[in-house]
Amino acid sequence: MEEPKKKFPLDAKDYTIYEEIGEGVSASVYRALCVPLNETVAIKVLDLEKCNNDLDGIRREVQTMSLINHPNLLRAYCSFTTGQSLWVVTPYMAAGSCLHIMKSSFQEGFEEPVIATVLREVLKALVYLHAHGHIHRDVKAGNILVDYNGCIKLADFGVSACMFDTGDRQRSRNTFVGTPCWMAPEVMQQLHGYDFKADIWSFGITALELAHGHAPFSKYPPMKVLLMTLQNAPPGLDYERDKKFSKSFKEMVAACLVKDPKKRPSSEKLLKHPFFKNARTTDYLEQTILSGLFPLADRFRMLKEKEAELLMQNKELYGEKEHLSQQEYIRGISAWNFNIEDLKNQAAHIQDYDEISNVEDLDATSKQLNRLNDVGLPAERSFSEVSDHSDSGSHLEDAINEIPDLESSFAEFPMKPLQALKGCFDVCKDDGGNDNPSDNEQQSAIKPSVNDVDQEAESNGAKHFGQRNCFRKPTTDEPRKNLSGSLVPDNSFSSKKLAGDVDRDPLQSRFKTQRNHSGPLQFRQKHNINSSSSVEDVSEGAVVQRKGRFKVFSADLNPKAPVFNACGIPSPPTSSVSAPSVVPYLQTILQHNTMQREELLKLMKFAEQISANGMEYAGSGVSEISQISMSSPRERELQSQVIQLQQSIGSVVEQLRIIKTRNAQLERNLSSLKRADSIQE
Ligand SMILES: Nc1ncnc2c1ncn2[C@@H]1O[C@H](COP(=O)(O)OP(=O)(O)OP(=O)(O)O)[C@@H](O)[C@H]1O
Repeated sequence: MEEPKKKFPLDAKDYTIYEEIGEGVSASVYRALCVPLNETVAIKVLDLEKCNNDLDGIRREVQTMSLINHPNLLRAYCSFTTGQSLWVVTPYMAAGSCLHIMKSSFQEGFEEPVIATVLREVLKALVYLHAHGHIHRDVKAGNILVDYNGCIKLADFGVSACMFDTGDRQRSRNTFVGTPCWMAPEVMQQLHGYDFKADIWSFGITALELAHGHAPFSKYPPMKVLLMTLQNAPPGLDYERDKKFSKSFKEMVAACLVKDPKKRPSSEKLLKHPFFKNARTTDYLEQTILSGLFPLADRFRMLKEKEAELLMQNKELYGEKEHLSQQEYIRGISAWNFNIEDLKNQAAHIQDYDEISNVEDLDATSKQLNRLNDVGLPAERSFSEVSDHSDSGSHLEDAINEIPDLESSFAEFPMKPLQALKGCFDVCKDDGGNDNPSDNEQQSAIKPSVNDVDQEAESNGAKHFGQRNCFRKPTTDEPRKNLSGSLVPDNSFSSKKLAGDVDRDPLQSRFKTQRNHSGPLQFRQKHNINSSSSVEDVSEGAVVQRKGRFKVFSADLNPKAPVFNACGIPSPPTSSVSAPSVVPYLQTILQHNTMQREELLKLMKFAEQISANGMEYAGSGVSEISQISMSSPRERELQSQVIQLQQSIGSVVEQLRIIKTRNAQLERNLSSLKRADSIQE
């Protein structure tokens, strides 16, 4: 059904601005009243000074937005400039975005019929857009808006695409979650361009977001997300973890999340997928996910407070320097434009969760991870703090230098996406860390002034927190000021204020997990290990011997293959050597070599963690440890463990050296045998 065509005034004076209901990278969104039409609207306020685009370019985009005519797309009623801001007037979607609904009440995601219902509406919008030659480019739960009656509209078309290519976005305040999680691999790579199939990928990611309460990889910094999207198998619904979801849902997601865009279905085809037979009418959403929600502005304010609280906690725990990177992390960097320097900085913090390669390691660190996660620190950052010690002994450093660095594969890999991103996204030179003082100025610059009505609303705010069901159809003869508080000054989100604000306590307990960290790191890693094992199983043949994580396959059962000695190191061949017989021998040695390296890394990591305690007493030298008088038996025990570990590391390094020498010798033998063979032939 078409929305009624009314003539909305183009003068700011004709609008009464109420409270803030949303915040994006480049804009703040307010509930407002269009006075002459007596209609509640949403106004998105973009600060043009923050955008390098010319005004005409932005205007053109907004015009496109106003030409959109589909019930599932948020169209612009009108737009105009006032001062340095552009105001885009749109229908007010009383329940806010699906992301906000999940953050407040469905942290673990929605039930399948809800997901099917929401996604079918979104897909209808995409069919319309694609048929008209548009790519949305920013499909995600944060852009799926829900009205008081369950009506769904996809937002952020046009303006987002335009605005996202402009500068200074990273300096603006950001939404709670915003990483390249939704971005299709071909968009990241920018090798052959991309088309509307990029929206299908984002749609698949959004389906997972609605199912779990967060997008896959959402806890990782943007650079890591890029790497994981490009390197890993596509994410999907897991057979074990997602038992509650139907086969058709899993298949639908899998169809969208195919790396090759050509193999993804079109939006039109996808709409015919059996999964969407589960979809209900939108009033089903009103009964299921909307009943009992707090007013949008209250939810928005509470989420902001929670975000500020989280940042504050981390600041207290980790100090100013760490706090800044945490702040960047928690705020995230939005999907379609991110700053290369930001990414590099974040990449510098990523180091070791890929190295945690077996269950024992995970167990050893899980306590520390859990402890840190309790205060909301992202898991991978927590781990790097746990393991980031630089005081290995010199012989160990030598050994490390010889071992192919696991990080190097990571360090090399980003070059391609980074270069690609430089071409595609905004690259800002200024990456000054702190935005706090200027943010306030910027914020006040773009915010419309708060009128008297809002101040009154603020004073009423607390008592209206108790109103649970806010989704009656908005009446047009009164502003909805009494449903929610007013604009909250930026500096009001302090932990101090929270502590003193007794009225909010019961509400805040509902938001305990608003930064959703479900889908724990430990699980994923264990899972990955399993899945990588299964890949090996199919590709390499039957396993006949296990060495920890390592496996010897049936191909190794060659009479001429090496025999393992007591230490698990292959003994040299005793009979005459021929080129073909040496090959499996070499393979086995190489395998062992790898295994030893992994063991060595594990041991070193473990030793570093333990010695971190000891270093408080012993400074940097392990040899000094024994000279320090330890106050408790536990400390003494730990110190002796450290020493033992250092000794075993020393012997492992020695073994490694021997194997390497032997390896080199064998390689030389092999090449001379090959030469001899070819001469004979
Ligand atoms: N018409 C509306 N009615 C209700 N809420 C809205 C409306 N428009 C936007 N919002 C809220 O404001 C938030 C930010 O708006 P929007 O996505 O348009 O800004 P943005 O700068 O483009 O953000 P981002 O870059 O994060 O996508 C939305 O996620 C939503 O919660």
